[in-house]
Formats: sequence, structure tokens, C-alpha cells
Amino acid sequence: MPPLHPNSSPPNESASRAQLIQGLLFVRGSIHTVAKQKTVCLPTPTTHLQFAMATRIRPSSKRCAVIGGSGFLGRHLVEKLLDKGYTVSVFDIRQSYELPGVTFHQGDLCDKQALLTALQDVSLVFHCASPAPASDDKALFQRVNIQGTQTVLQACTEAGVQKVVLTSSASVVFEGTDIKDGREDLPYAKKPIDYYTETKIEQEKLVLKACDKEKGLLTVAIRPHGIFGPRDPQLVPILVDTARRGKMKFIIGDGSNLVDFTFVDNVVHGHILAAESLRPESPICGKAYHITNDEPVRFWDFMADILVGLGYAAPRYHLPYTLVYGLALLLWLLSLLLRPLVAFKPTFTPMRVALAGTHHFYSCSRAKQDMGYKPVISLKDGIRRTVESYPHLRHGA
Ligand SMILES: NC(=O)C1=CN([C@@H]2O[C@H](COP(=O)(O)OP(=O)(O)OC[C@H]3O[C@@H](n4cnc5c(N)ncnc54)[C@H](OP(=O)(O)O)[C@@H]3O)[C@@H](O)[C@H]2O)C=CC1
Ligand SMILES: CC(C)CCC[C@@H](C)[C@H]1CC[C@H]2C3=C(CC[C@]12C)[C@@]1(C)CCC(=O)C[C@@H]1CC3
Repeated sequence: MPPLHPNSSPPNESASRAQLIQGLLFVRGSIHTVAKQKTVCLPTPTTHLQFAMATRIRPSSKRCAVIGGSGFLGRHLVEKLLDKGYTVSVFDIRQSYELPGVTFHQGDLCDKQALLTALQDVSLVFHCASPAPASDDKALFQRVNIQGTQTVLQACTEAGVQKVVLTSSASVVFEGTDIKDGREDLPYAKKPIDYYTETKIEQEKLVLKACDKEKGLLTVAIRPHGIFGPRDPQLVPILVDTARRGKMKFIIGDGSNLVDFTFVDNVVHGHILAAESLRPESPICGKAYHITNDEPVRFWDFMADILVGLGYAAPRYHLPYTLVYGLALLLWLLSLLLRPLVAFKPTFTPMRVALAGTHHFYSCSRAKQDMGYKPVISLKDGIRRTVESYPHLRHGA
């Protein structure tokens, strides 16, 4: 439910606690309490009941910003935050929807002034903006994921933001070889497979390094893997497009490789748990956390479930992994060489082939232990909800 007074400036959590104590002590008259270097005037309660009511109708102390809030994950996160009584500022390069309780700020995250406007009176920032992984624009990835994240951190410091939750990616440790039950202490990929991964590594390092209890900025990174769900712009649409072009007949490798696909609600749950656990004394400060469905699945079974659910045939014929990977590499090089003359984007990029033909699943036991994480939606339910949400992508639609 959207908060009652979305535009008022709320006190922070400790100020709310102070209000409660003062209320219980029957303090009369106007109380002034300092919250985030601001003087907050409280109402004039006379009884416990009146005080309780007064505090209940006051705006929520949960005021946050979601950078990248127009995107797939960002919008799901915004919706959940609203449900939980947060007031949300969305900062994104585009505005894709309108919702009561959400203030939109359209801008580029490399623009500090624009960010500062969106971060006014915000104590918690979720940073989940990134160029699409399918892009091969190296300069864009460097500008947005590296320089842009530096700008976000500077703006957060200047605006007095206290907590930053970054959406990183489990791919930061993926080099194209098998990862089974990978933990967060795996080293970052030395030879990242693409520019997306390369810049997500730098981005995560920047955010975790910025965690500074003395300066009052706490940071944490969430590493989801293979997010899927309603409104996802890449996994299901790319899969269906490939199937419609008759190219989803083949299984790359023997088809036994296990991977993580994570339903978007679980990723959102992990983000909010992280934000709410992030306190100076918490073990999560400055650390990265895998957030998955905790149900590794065969890559090709998952693809088949989505395809069959939407009325397409499941892939059946096997192709050797090394052959397909070699071809994908060749095609990618060709696309680079021919770029000035013809623009073509191969469907089977080296990254996609690597993801389709290797094991890559991660342990989320650190998130379970440190923040009480547990997936809220099972893989089966996630797949059902996803399939139901794409009637327009059904075979024959
Ligand atoms: N989807 C997945 O499977 C996984 C995603 N992640 C991470 O999760 C996060 C969210 O991903 P997802 O929701 O899938 O991606 P989306 O592309 O749907 O969302 C990202 C949003 O950020 C916006 N954006 C891009 N550049 C800028 C910029 N310079 N300034 C402001 N906003 C910008 C995008 O706008 P526009 O669309 O116009 O570019 C988009 O609205 C990303 O950080 C991604 O790396 C991690 C693991 C897995
Ligand atoms: C053409 C087929 C071989 C594959 C079609 C499905 C793919 C588009 C998706 C399967 C695994 C997905 C995935 C990502 C994007 C979409 C897939 C490649 C990410 C690269 C998105 C960003 C990340 O941080 C990691 C993801 C891993 C899984």
C-alpha cells in the first residue's frame, strides 16, 4: 500500500524509536528531535492512543531510491517496496510506468546533479541499473557500470545516504568453466567472458570498497543469477524469438549441466532483506551475497519447461559444446570485423553458449546465515507464473 504522505520528509529509524519513547512518557507540546541533520517537528500527543495514532499516520520512515527502477528487476523491487510501506524515488534513463507513491526522476546515472535531486531525503539506495548484457558496446559498459557507479557513490555520500544495495551478478566469478555450488569467496573471473561481466566485477569492487562505517555509508552487493519472471525483457523473449526462427532444436553438450535460474520475487526478497539487515554491527557490511532459488536445474530442462509451456517444441538434438563454442567465437569476431560494413548480432554469443553448456550454480548459504534468506517462490511456481505472464509469446499468438 502506498504511504499516506509520500512527499513529506520522514524521520529515520532511530528517530522513530525516539518518538515512541517520548510518546510513552506522555511528553506534551511540540517535540523537536534531530533526524539525519534535520529538525523534525512531531505532533502534540496527549495520550498513548493519540500518540500511537499520530505516529501511525505519519509518513513511513522508509524512504528509498531505486536507480534502474524502470527496468525488469527494478520495477518488481519498486512494487514490493511500496507493498512494504516504503516511499520510492525511481531514477532511470527512461520512465516505463507510473505508480502512486513513486516519484520518477529521469536521467543518466553518470550525471551527479540529476542524481542529487533524486536522492534528497533518501537514506537507502538500490542500484540496479546497467546496460543490457546483450550489448557489445564496451565504452557504454565502462561509462555506466564503472564511471557511473563511482558517480552514484559520490552522490550518495554528498546526499547523506546511509545504505547502498548494489545488484551485482553471480557471473562476476564465471569464466566459462564449471562452477558447482560456488561460494562468494571464489575469485573474480580473471578472464571475464564479455564486457558486461568485466564491468560488473569493477562495479562490485567499487561498491564494496566504499563501505565505511566511520563515514556512515554502508554497502552490500547482491549477486543474483539467471533472473526470470513476468516482464523479463531478455530470457523468455530471446528464447521464443530463437524458437520462432527455428533455431531452438539443439541441445548444446550432453544436456546434464546444472544451473541456477532465480525467480524475480526471490531476488527482490534478497535485496530487501539485505537493506533491512544492513547496520553498522551487521556481518553483511561490505560483502557480496549469492541470491538464488536454491534449486539448481538442468539448463535444458528449464528451457524445455518454458518452451513447452508456451506451446513450442523442446530442443532434442545434441551438438558438441566445443564445436558450438568455437563457432560462436568465430561469429562474434566476424561481427566485430564486419561492423563498419554490416551490422549483425549473433544469437549464439560465446557467453550464451558457455552459459548453456556448463554447470553454474551457486550456494546461497551465506545469505541464509547472515540475513535469514530463504526463497519465497519455488522454481515450479516461478516457471508457471512466468509462462502465464506471456500470452502474447505463445505459439500461434
Ligand atoms: N537479468 C538477469 O538475469 C540478471 C541481472 N543482473 C543485474 O540486475 C540489474 C537489473 O537487471 P535487469 O532488470 O535485468 O535489467 P534492465 O535492463 O531491465 O534494467 C536496467 C535499467 O537500468 C536503466 N539504465 C541503463 N543505463 C542507465 C543509465 N546510464 N542511467 C540510468 N538508468 C540506466 C535501463 O534503461 P534502458 O533499458 O533504457 O537501458 C533499465 O531501465 C542489472 O544491474 C544487472 O546487471 C544480475 C544478474 C542476472
Ligand atoms: C539462445 C539460447 C542458447 C539461450 C537463450 C536464453 C538466454 C537468452 C538466457 C539463458 C541464460 C541467461 C542468463 C543471462 C541473460 C539471458 C540468458 C543468456 C545473464 C547473462 C544476464 C546477466 C547476468 O548477470 C547473468 C545472466 C546469466 C544467465
